[in-house]
Amino acid sequence: MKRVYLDNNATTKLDPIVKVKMQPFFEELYGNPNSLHQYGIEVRPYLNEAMGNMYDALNAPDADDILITSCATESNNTVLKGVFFKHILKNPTKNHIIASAVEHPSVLETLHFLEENGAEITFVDVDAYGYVSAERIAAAITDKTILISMMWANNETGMIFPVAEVAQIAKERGILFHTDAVQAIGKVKVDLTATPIDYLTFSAHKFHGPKGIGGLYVKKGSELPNLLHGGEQMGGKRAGTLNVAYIIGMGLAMKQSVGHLEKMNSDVRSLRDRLEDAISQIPDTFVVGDRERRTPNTILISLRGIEGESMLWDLNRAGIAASTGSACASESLEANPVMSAIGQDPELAHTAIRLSLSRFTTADEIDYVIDVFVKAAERLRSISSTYAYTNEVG
Ligand SMILES: Cc1ncc(COP(=O)(O)O)c(CN[C@@H](CS)C(=O)O)c1O
Repeated sequence: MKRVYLDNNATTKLDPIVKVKMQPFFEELYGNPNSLHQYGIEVRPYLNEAMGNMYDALNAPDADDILITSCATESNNTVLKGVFFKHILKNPTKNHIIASAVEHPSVLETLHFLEENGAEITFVDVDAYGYVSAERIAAAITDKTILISMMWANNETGMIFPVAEVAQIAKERGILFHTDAVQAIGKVKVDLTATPIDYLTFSAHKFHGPKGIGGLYVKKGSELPNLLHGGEQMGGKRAGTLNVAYIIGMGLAMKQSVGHLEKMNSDVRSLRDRLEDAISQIPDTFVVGDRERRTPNTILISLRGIEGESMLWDLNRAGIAASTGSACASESLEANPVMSAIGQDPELAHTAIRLSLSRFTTADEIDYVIDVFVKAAERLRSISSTYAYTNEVG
């Protein structure tokens, strides 16, 4: 049985080149970079190289900060709770935060927590394509708005949001702007010199780096209080001994992924389109969002009459890994939240399947998935007690 991994929006495999680069830091180069002796000093040049890789990949000005965190969840919490402590607690007249209604739970749940503690939050709905327009975000601005938080690309649909426009609106209105770029880096061009972003969050395991390491870009002048206090690491802006091997892995992985942007938007996109064209031929299917505004690797498709979990089980038995939506919500048998947010009827919202490719996906794998997916749909509909082909129903 083949094994085909099509859940790259959940996590990706470690780039083999990155694994080789990380190896020595699990062996002889184990010093603490904050130590003053040779064991600590000898790892610093490698850390500087890794940080340089990230500044270059994001075209981030040297004057700005990139803080290392444990994951994007920590980075998102750092931004939202930092704005609350620095601005909202001190000036309740500026206590309003705007976010899209389809942010990742690490944003949504943090905002709900801040709401319980006095912040005013506006969650802006998406349209039927799963897209949130700059106009809708701008319409939510009041004289109390202190922060706009809008992801660069959605993890379930792949829809790419209007970051450049919203960043410009925020700058003109004197409002801080945060974007969760976890699903954007390595898929779309991210340029922190061209776009006036105050805070940008990312996670290495989304672009073929190790799990358990992430980052937070902070524009000079937009500094926030620490989420974690303690030692002098990261200039005292994020305490905790640096995970040297993982930082080096994240730096190289980001350089590699941004270096493969062209391949992601040509070869990988072609494979995604081939898969999408084939499975869209199945009757009564619905793909969320238009391709031109989606990340090149993602498909969110609903098949009327087929529970998402049932389809996943059939795919899994054939060695194919996919998801019904974000991994952090996969245990829940609730309707896919994004499908609900775009106004899909509840019955359809339970049938969503997310397929997300990577630069390591091959044409043979896609041909195999097409064959299995079509046969699974036929099998599951043939045993469905509620489904009849709509074109057969008079
Ligand atoms: C847009 C976005 N923002 C934050 C995160 C969290 O990343 P962590 O490094 O796990 O903390 C994720 C991770 N989304 C995975 C797991 S829930 C998915 O299956 O969609 C994300 O997609």
